[in-house]
Amino acid sequence: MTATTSTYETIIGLEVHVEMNTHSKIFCGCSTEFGAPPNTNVCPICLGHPGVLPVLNREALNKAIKASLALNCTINSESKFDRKNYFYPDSPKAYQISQFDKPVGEHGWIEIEVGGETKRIRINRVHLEEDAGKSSHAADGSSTLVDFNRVGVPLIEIVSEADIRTPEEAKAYLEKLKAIMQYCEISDCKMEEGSLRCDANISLRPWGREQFGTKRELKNMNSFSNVQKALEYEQAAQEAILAAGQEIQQSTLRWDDAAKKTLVMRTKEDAHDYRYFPEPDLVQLEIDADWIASIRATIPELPGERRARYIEQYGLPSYDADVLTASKRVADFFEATVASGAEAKTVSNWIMGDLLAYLNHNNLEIHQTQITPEHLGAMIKMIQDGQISTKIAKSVFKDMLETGHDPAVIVKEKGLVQISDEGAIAKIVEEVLANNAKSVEDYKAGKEKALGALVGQCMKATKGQANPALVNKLILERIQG
Ligand SMILES: Nc1ncnc2c1ncn2[C@@H]1O[C@H](COP(=O)(O)OP(=O)(O)OP(=O)(O)O)[C@@H](O)[C@H]1O
Ligand SMILES: [Mg+2]
Ligand SMILES: [Mg+2]
Repeated sequence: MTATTSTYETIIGLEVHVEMNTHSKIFCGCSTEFGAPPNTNVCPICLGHPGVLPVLNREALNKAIKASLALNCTINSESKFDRKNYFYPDSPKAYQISQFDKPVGEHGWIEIEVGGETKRIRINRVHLEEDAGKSSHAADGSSTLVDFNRVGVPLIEIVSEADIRTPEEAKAYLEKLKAIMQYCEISDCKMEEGSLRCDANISLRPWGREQFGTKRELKNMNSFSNVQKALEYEQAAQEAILAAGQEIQQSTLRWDDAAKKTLVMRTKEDAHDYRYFPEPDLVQLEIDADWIASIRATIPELPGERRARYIEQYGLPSYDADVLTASKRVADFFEATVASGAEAKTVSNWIMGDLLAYLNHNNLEIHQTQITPEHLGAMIKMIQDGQISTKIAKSVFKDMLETGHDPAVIVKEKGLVQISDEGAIAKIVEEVLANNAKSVEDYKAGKEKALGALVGQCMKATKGQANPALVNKLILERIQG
């Protein structure tokens, strides 16, 4: 748990930058491909040469509208671009084309689930802007290299209201945001590739006070868990400053992942220092109701709706529904498996248990494995029909993930078929009982646990292939009979 401090209430607002998955950049035709050799996806427009003119990529605008709608925002019928002026080597024009007072979307919200409760977090705005380049600093500090491939990749910035109250809620908010973006095919939201970045603003205030305290902004977190950790660290740090009778300075801090702490980068200049002014090279956008309706029609069932449907339609616990719908691919896989005839909760257990554990451990996504919904459905049926034990199924499952083979083929090739022949099992039971007289006595004397030991011995003797229910039955018949 990440309970807030006792003396102060924690206030958090997140700024999230999402790189959209358009093929070309926002104001020129250069490719947005990730991982190309440095400075190859560039042209005079994104490099800001004199005399060139930007032209808006309609697909980027459409995706920004789609994202805004999915976040329950109102779409501004008039929207415009502004120049945000700052000098930094990663910005060849020395300004960023962004949106200041007329963003694409405003006044939205999303719902998060934390500790079994649903909470609404308001979204202040969603605006379109271009990404900056990427600087790489030499470890010894002697030089910095700049790659402009990322300059002009379309971004949306999603700014939350300061409605988040704990680091745990911040993580839940990010997970929900990522799921919504993935469902809408706006972005893959890979934090490690920088396609989702989060700046976390945090302040403390005495319980009961309405006015917010001075905030500090945290940057450089490379995973959702690290956002949570950085906020937990910062929460404690601010409390210590306040407890010592000192004031919080408005500032920007960097999360140092190796040291697991935040370090002050700079005391923050005011937003007005950017001297925003309207971008003279781009026309004002007019987005009418028909346009908005045509984009709204492309929004699929969103994670929150799907979650509710899973509880209703499949009778799943809300926890299962939450976990399954966090990724659209996983949710689609779940539904396809159920559609193949398997029972929903059993499918959910396999996905939440063995499947997600495997994906997390190998840092893979489901489509990067070989398993198909039909094969999982067939494997579950084999367990129900007594052809394989649950224990054997675990190894079959792993095999299916890695080879994509039919479970029946795996079972046959590896000789894993469950032994359900009474005669064969009876023989093994006789042997085990003869060799474990002590356990038999124990059981007769009332030690129920001894039965488990005897069943275990029989399973061991058959390398897990004996039908456990049958083993149980035969042992009891012999001991009691
Ligand atoms: N006192 C506060 N404590 C915690 N969060 C706050 C506080 N005041 C504002 N916030 C949050 O800080 C964020 C401010 O983001 P916004 O993009 O509006 O401004 P900015 O950080 O000044 O601009 P920039 O995009 O240039 O970094 C919002 O998410 C807002 O909810
Ligand atoms: Mg911002
Ligand atoms: Mg900011």
